[in-house]
Amino acid sequence: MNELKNPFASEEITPAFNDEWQAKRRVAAAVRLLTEVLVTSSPDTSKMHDIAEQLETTAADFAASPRVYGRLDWIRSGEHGSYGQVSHELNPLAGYSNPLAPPVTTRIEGDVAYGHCFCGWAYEGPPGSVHGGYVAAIFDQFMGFAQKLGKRPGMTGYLHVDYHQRTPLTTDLQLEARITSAEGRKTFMEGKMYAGDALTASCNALFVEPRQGIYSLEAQARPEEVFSPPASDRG
Ligand SMILES: CCCCCCCCCCCCCC(=O)SCCNC(=O)CCNC(=O)[C@H](O)C(C)(C)COP(=O)(O)OP(=O)(O)OC[C@H]1O[C@@H](n2cnc3c(N)ncnc32)[C@H](O)[C@@H]1OP(=O)(O)O
Repeated sequence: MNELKNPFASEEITPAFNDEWQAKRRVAAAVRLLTEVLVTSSPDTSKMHDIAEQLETTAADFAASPRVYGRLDWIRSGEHGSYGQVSHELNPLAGYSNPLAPPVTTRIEGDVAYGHCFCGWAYEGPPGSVHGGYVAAIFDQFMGFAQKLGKRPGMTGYLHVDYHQRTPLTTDLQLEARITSAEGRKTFMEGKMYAGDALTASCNALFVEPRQGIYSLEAQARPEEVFSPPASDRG
């Protein structure tokens, strides 16, 4: 898959496509830091109201700039990079410019995909542990990218997660995935998550290539273009 066409989100950290994304990565890092501080600090109440006011002003200022909704709109102008490059920035698990993303990074070596991820206190489920829903989300992202190991990338059909022991917060989590078999449009994979030597979770996943191939999702994501009647037929 050529890099510009690659629809998946992330190799190891690569430079931002341009200065705009570089600046957005910096904003995202500041918002991640803010989130971590928010869930781990206890300033007095009036200070928190002051902080909220400052942040509301900042958000309103940001929102006054041109808005772009969705990756397909980001790529339409041709100025913000390809689908893969925009995903690399905005993916909710792996995007460096999306503060929701821990982020999960991935690399391919031979027939194995490796990745890692670090979850701070905002991801706490059971005490001191990563919330199980985030463990599953991290796997979905990582396994989705690891499909690069195969020939027919698709959508997650199922993702079965086994939680062997708690997944610790503030720890470098190592990920590993392999294809176990492939049949027509179906790719079966297994994945593992480690904290040091401890296997905290593992998963089995099925990815199914859409009948018209993965790029057919682009047309499905633009219902207004597929279903809108021509202007002359309206009203
Ligand atoms: C600009 C370019 C855009 C590029 C976009 C890049 C996006 C990157 C995406 C990255 C993703 C990142 C990760 C994400 O976040 S992906 C997001 C989460 N996943 C989804 O939203 C997927 C929603 N589901 C679907 O779209 C469809 O159901 C799919 C496509 C999965 C299958 O619908 P399709 O109509 O094709 O299915 P079929 O009925 O012809 O079945 C075909 C075969 O598959 C077998 N089967 C199916 N389901 C299951 C199941 N649950 N258990 C066991 N088996 C199952 C079925 O038995 C049959 O087998 P066989 O009888 O042939 O042996």
